[in-house]
Amino acid sequence: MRGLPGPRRHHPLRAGRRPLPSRHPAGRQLRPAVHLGRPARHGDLLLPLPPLALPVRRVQADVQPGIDAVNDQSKTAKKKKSAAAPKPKGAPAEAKKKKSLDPRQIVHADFLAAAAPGSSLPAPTMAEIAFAGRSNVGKSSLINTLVERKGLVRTGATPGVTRQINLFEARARDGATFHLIDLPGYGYARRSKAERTAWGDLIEGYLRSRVTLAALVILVDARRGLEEDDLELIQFVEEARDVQRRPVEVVIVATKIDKIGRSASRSATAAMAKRTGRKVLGFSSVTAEGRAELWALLRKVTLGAPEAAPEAAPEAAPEAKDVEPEPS
Ligand SMILES: Nc1nc2c(ncn2[C@@H]2O[C@H](COP(=O)(O)OP(=O)(O)OP(=O)(O)O)[C@@H](O)[C@H]2O)c(=O)[nH]1
Ligand SMILES: [Mg+2]
Repeated sequence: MRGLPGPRRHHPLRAGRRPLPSRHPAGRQLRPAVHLGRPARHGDLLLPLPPLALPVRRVQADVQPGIDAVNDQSKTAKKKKSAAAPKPKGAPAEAKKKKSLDPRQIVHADFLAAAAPGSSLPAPTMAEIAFAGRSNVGKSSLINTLVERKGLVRTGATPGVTRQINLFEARARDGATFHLIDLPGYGYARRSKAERTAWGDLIEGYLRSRVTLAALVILVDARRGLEEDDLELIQFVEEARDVQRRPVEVVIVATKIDKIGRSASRSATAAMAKRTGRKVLGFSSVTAEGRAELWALLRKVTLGAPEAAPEAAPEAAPEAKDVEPEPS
């Protein structure tokens, strides 16, 4: 390989030594007269040194990376190294381990059955928790968050996604098993009157007579607050339930609290609690805030046993896949 052209500058560490002769880019040695130790004679190459600054910089830039390039390279190498290096084991691993040992962790969740108007659900076999509320309030998303499965229940940005009564099963690590019932939403004006009547009858029939219904969670958008439909539903469950049936625990949940500030969410839940005389829980399917508290309450009302104090295991937040419109 041809030697690199360029000036060999007189280095302070080589003081006293004769500087090495420079090479012309073309390969011919330059022997400036000052290094010959005698007066210049005919034939000596006395050409002035070519302006090396520009070519040298160019050549050096081609072959030797400049300091910035070196720094960039070492940064990239460090990045690659840190990406390849195993993540430090510490708090997250501990939290994961703790969570995997949590007896309340959902180890199994599946779709079981559906009932549209004119059909019915399978015969009841165990305690059921139903979720009701206006269309688009976040019922299906809440079920996904509760069971920590992103796509178990279909959700959508437009109202009217759930069009039948869907029955899901969820089993916790400690063996406690629940049936979760996703109900179609109400208050969706774009349905025909006949459709609304049919769905109303279906939901009312379910709420009135399902023997195993233990709890009804009524979801209310924290930004909208309680509306006439919600209050009617609460009244319906309190009054219309057959006296021979198991009493239903009504739980009110204010949804989408991630969309409003903490203090706005607190005053929204307080206003709902005052109006209904019931405890109201805040919930977000985006951040999973309120999940542990809601599960604890639902387990308590369905299993009848007091819930152990929840461990501080971090919640996995499922992504809200759909872009949701502002409430109309
Ligand atoms: N920011 C935010 N968006 C949410 C939350 N919960 C649900 N959404 C969004 O709200 C929209 C409606 O959610 P769904 O769970 O399908 O609502 P639904 O009550 O089941 O609706 P219907 O089946 O039509 O009655 C979707 O775009 C969700 O991503 C939440 O807690 N926070
Ligand atoms: Mg739904």
